[in-house]
Amino acid sequence: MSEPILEMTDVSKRYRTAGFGRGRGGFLAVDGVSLHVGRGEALGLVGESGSGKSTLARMANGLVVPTSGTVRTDGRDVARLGRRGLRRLRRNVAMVFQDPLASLNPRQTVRQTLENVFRAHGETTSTAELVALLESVGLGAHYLERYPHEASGGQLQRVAVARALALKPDLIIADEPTSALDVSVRAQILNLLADLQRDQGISFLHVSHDLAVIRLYSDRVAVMQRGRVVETGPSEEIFRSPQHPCTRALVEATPEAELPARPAGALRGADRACHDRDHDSPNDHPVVSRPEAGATEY
Ligand SMILES: Nc1ncnc2c1ncn2[C@@H]1O[C@H](COP(=O)(O)OP(=O)(O)OP(=O)(O)O)[C@@H](O)[C@H]1O
Repeated sequence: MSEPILEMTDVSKRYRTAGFGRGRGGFLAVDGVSLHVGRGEALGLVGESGSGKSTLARMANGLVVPTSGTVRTDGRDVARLGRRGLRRLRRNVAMVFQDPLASLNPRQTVRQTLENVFRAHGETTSTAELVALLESVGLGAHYLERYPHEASGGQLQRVAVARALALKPDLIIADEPTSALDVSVRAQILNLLADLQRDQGISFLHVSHDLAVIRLYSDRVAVMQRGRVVETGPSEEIFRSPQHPCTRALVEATPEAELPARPAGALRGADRACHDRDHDSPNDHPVVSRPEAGATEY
């Protein structure tokens, strides 16, 4: 198996901010997490609100600096990157955020938004290239001259995906990319991301609190609870036989239509298993890790 596009080893993040439930040492938002994303793979990161998903995702592309541990993208240690290395990291690892309206400059047309991405990396682009970029996310050429307020949420998220694709990244980190959108357009955006993975071989780290979404659009799943990854494995297997109480609680919370049959009452009492508590308290259930069939464990 080739080197993973993203490899995180024993990564922790302690925020120094004081506040409710936060000791003098700050708050341990991510606690010794190791995971990897293989080339062309979609890894789903799922967990309750506050479990540390976004912090982990932001450490993956250098937006948040880990307190300890190692993050490697494309085989390179992010902590050791100089300015040029960081620029290359930004090219190779793109992000799509939750709220497209908040992530796009309201004073810039779509053309300006996309041109700025190329300019920031010392490149020029043509209208034909921009049109091709928009077409790759299912938008017509006329969107180039539109401002964010002239487009719907779904169209804006397509623009945000086009912006992420502009520099041909190897990995896209999508942090709750559909949770700010109408239910009717969520599947369209998720299908777009799945098409990009299939057709362009782009790897994905897909962050969501919704296991139904993760199940449909990820090859593998990592479940987070209180800053730790408590279970990993292939999506279908995680769904079919969740082992950790937190995973069971998430499966239980997923709409019935999405669930395979399972023994009645088997999951009773698991509903609170995932709820956020003080991250510094020890987890009382062993981590569940299933090796992928025929794959090397990193
Ligand atoms: N910049 C920060 N300073 C201090 N604490 C932070 C900061 N960012 C996040 N946190 C805290 O770290 C914990 C994990 O936050 P994070 O956003 O990573 O979780 P999450 O699983 O993505 O949650 P959500 O789904 O609600 O976004 C939370 O308790 C949050 O309040």
